[in-house]
Amino acid sequence: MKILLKNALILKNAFSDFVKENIFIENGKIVEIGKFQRQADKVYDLSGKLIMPGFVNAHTHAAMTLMRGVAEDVSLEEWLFKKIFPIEDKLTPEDVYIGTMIAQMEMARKGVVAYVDMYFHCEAVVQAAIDFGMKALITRGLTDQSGSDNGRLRQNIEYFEKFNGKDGLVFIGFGPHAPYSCSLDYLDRVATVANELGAPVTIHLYESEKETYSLKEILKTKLSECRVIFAHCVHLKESDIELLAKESFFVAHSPTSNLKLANGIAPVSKMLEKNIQVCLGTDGAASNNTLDIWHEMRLASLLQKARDPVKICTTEALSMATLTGAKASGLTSGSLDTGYDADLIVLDIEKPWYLPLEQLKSHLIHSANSLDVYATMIKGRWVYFNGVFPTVDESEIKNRFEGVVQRLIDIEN
Ligand SMILES: N[C@@H](CCSC[C@H]1O[C@@H](n2cnc3c(=O)[nH]cnc32)[C@H](O)[C@@H]1O)C(=O)O
Ligand SMILES: [Zn+2]
Repeated sequence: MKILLKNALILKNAFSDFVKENIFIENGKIVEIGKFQRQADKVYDLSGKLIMPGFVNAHTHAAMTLMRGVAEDVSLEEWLFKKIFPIEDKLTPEDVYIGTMIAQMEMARKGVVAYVDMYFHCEAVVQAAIDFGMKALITRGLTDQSGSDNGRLRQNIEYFEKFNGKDGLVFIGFGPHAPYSCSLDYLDRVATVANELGAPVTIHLYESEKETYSLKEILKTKLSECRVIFAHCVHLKESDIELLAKESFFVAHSPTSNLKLANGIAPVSKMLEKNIQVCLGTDGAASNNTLDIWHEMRLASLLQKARDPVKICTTEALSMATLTGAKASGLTSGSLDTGYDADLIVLDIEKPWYLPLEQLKSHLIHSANSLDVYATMIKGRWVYFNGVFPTVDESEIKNRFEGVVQRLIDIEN
């Protein structure tokens, strides 16, 4: 399949200038960007639009759309242990599938092309990603809090063996939940396996003030030898920040969730000063409550600007949402270039809030609206196009989703 996208402005990556060129895509990959004439099976005239790399949501629990809005105005502990875990105990693989599907529809609608997930019933998450056509690094949440991990690590390994690399969309990593829910021995075991398999790891770290373990001790485990995405990192000491400055380490910053659960503001400016690779995540829809990287990008920037107008600048914010997320997840390039997968979004910039066009890059952070996303393409396939989700039956999924939610409410009563 040969696709020609023409007459749009193009932003190849966070650091580049806007150019008015064409993009030629063949078999899911970008073949050429430039001023050329070529024959294609499908030609799209995208005048008045901007094409840019799609976003990576580097930390989420996709199926938690099922619990959007169910636990408001509470602290992290009450939210997680009292409200969320009891509901999660009742979730079937089918529920996780449908919750993940709704999450992917929201993410695609708002310009996300790839996400990093930590959840359970991962076979259902895999199936949802494949059916929808979205890239995902899927990890099984792991804990040995009850004294045993009840086969969770074994399951995670099975997911890896069965699904890693599937359709070039799905990759499997390991998801030790947090240092407070995993013993050091267990963390070491998980990291040893991940390291042997060459799989990335993601873990919640220093989300709330109450988390007082030692990062130094944690990094004495094999975790130090893995590619790791540390979610949150709100309560880092100066000395911890240094420890995270490493080629294979990434921080997934989730400012909305951190504010909403009263956890505070992560020291992102300090992290960036130390060259820590910071990307963005929404966390789950039960603590955000949207899966909107535009929103995280703007909030991340504004929260640091409260103290220092220089941070987080436009280019930094954009690269956190694209290039760094891509590097962290290993899923996509975060950049539009020859030879890369066509993972891109089309933004309708014919709105008053994109004027003056001369300053368009800053509007992408501080003035854009996620619903201005006109289309989202993953590996050369439209997963959202002008109001339609071409890969799925939208109303069937919505109906099934509401059915699951109703069943959960009925069990409750
Ligand atoms: N509880 C599961 C494994 C954990 S999956 C990942 C978990 O992370 C939880 N989670 C979501 N957001 C957060 C957060 O912000 N902090 C800590 N945990 C979270 C989510 O509810 C989910 O239970 C089991 O029994 O096998
Ligand atoms: Zn989380």
